[in-house]
Amino acid sequence: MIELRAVSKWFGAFRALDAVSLRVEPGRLVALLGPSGSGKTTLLRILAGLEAPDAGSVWLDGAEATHLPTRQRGIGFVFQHYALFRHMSVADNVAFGLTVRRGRDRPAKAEIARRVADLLELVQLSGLAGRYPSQLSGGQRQRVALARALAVEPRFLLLDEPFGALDAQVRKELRRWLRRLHDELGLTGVFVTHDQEEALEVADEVVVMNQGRIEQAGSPTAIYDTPASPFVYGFLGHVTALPCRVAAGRVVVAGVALRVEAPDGDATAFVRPRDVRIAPPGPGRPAGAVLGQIARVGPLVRCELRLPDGTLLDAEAERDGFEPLGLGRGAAVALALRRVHLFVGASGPWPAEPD
Ligand SMILES: Nc1ncnc2c1ncn2[C@@H]1O[C@H](COP(=O)(O)OP(=O)(O)OP(=O)(O)O)[C@@H](O)[C@H]1O
Repeated sequence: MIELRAVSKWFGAFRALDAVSLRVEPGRLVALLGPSGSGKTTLLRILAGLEAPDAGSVWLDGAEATHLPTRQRGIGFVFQHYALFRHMSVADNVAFGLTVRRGRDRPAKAEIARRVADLLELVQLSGLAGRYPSQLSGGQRQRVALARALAVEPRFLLLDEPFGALDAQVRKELRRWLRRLHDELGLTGVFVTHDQEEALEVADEVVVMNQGRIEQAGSPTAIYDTPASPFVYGFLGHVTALPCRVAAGRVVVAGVALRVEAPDGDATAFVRPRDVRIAPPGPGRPAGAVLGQIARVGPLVRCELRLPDGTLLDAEAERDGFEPLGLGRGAAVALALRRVHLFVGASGPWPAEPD
């Protein structure tokens, strides 16, 4: 188990971490998600023992590890720019952590060779043991880096934007592969990302960070379905924030009347494109917006809707459902909202439903 208790870290007058507490249960894979500068890397470096906290403590499997040197923590890590040794073959890179061991800790040559072969098979690079890093693709290099981190049989795996520098397709493949690998090995892991899709897809638990604090921690579905703050909503992306006003349990969002059990006051409604339904106006379905740009992306249609006050609202629909409506740019449309969350000041999220 990995645990941080009220960890703070200052760089001069700047507080990079503010009393962060976090618990990663054995065998779980946790994603630290947040914008640049939110403290993710600092947190990971403190876990790895590369940085010491100014306050608070680090616990590994129930024992305090705050001041334990990195090599005694049972940790393997892969950093985005943690380059491989260029003058060493793939096999030698993977073997590195074992060959530098001293005395009785160092396995016999044959044992090292066997372990390297096993690891290369695990990361699906068996045929490339004799190559040099310059002869590998970016994705292959990251897998070698991972094999190297695993060579010392760590209990914990820390990954800092492991796939950050790779193109979208390779990233997708590698993150699925990482998930499978993690399950096979039963490690406890933490990885840093600023890619919300990566976090939601790969992790058992997502920890959203903002300005050195944890904004929300929970399962990917909990984070996605009930973002705890406007920040989390905004950070997960693809959302329109609309100012509105709650009065006596009622609120009008994008011209649509909703019921909500929130206190009265000025509020912000968060509406995801998938939760906006559009249809041609008709009886009981007054026109509420005008269609702006329409983009067809594979099976989906993304549209921009202009509300009467000039505000833009994004909507997304299946093309199969949208095309038969015969709606084009400039058409007046009726709106319905499926799911909306409100924040009244800092209070929320308040689910709002059609009245
Ligand atoms: N050694 C340092 N000296 C001074 N400031 C630092 C140092 N390391 C980090 N910081 C600052 O602490 C803050 C948090 O940095 P950190 O690298 O943890 O953020 P991050 O969330 O990992 O960001 P990114 O996604 O850009 O890597 C940043 O504002 C950074 O500039």
